[in-house]
Amino acid sequence: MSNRPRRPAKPYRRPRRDPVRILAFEALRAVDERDAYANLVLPPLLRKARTAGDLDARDAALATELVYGTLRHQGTYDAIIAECVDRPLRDVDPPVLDVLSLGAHQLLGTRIPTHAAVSATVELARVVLGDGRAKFVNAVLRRIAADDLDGWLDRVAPPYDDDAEEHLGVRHSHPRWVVSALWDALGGGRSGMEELLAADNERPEVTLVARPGRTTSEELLATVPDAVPGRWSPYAVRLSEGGDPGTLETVQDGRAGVQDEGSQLVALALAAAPLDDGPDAAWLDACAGPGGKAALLAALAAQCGATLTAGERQHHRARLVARALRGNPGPYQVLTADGTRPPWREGTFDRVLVDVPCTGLGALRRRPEARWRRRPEDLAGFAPLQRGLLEQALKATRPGGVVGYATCSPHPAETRAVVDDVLKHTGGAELLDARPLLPDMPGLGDGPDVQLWPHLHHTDAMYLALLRRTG
Ligand SMILES: C[S@@+](CC[C@H](N)C(=O)[O-])C[C@H]1O[C@@H](n2cnc3c(N)ncnc32)[C@H](O)[C@@H]1O
Repeated sequence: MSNRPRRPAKPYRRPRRDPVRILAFEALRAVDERDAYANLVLPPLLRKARTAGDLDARDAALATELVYGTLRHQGTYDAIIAECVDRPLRDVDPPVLDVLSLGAHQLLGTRIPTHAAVSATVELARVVLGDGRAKFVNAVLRRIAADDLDGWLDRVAPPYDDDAEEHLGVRHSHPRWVVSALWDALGGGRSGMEELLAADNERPEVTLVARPGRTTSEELLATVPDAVPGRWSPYAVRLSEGGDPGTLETVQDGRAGVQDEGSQLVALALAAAPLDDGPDAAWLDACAGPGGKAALLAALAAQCGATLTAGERQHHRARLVARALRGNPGPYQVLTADGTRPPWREGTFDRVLVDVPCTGLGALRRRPEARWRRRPEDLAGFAPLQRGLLEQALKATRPGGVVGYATCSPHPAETRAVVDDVLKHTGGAELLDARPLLPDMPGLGDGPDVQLWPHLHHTDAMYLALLRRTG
């Protein structure tokens, strides 16, 4: 037996509970375990923590940044973490992986000093995973901390010339199939594609719409703190400092709403599209939930004496539409209705919007987790519904009336392919050039349809085709 004196055991220290990191971890778990959306999970968690006095405004901003940043850059961080653990990532427990990703984001994607990022993450691990697994977290984080982001990217992304899509996917944290689809839709070379992928990883501004006849952008600019004019829509106002639009009186009472400028432009273009003769009195939004575009369309319809009918298949979403339309200055009705088997008669409407369910690949800035959740197979799932809804929208339109087919996805399978197919198989319609109905914007392409892009227009990647019914 050695008679070396034994070192006294370190006294046990309770882990430090940091409410910001714990909340960020809980949000990531909810996104992973319950397929929750970060933009729906986070606000109530933050509200509860603030009401309990656990977080101030700065803490809430940090928690938000940690959750969104970690989710956006998940693909890049996974590739780096995979280099630092001794087993395949699928064998790492998901809660451990979430803690590691949160740590990787603090180390590689924020200005938090290295020692603070490591110690805050290890303390989090002690609280939520226990002391044993915290040691593993500590060891992995120290390996990650040995290099900066650029150094890691040079190691984990293949050279661009060897595999351009994989290179961009790892570097900009997009699944390869999404890179490939976005590239097909955008065309062009490397620089435009890099700009688009980088724009998908930026925090989007909050944009308001001043609903016509109820308020004006001038009024919003005068009353909303830190508001600046929109870029394209005369009804848009941007909140330059982010801010919480839910606290604004104009938003609470429905005179204004939160709406990306791309969505505003879709509604404005449809409302301004030239009709062939005939009345302009009956407008339809066939896929209206939750009601953002319907509220703008209804306000525009009221200005020209038209009525908006808003249809939505899911009853609870139809109720959201009714709430969005409450207080509209003109007549409207909201129906729970399946747009593929509609209750309205053929040829009833002069203008029809069909903003179809889609993969949402155009709103990756707002839905950071969507890119990891979506699968290429989802496209085939949406395809018949998208075609069915457009066919029925055309039938619902009178000859000379106009349909706007919109998606919040630039994927060619959800945009041009649907429109081309329906035109080929149903006939009785022609494409209108949508470009003159949008503001003077760069990069609108060759028409006649229009694809907006985050990196060019600072909007979601909304697609719009306008079809006039000819017979
Ligand atoms: C992209 S969202 C519409 C967004 C909406 N235009 C807005 O700006 O707030 C598509 C909507 O279509 C609804 N939907 C799905 N299938 C439908 C169907 N067969 N008939 C009508 N609505 C449907 C979905 O429930 C969803 O609310």
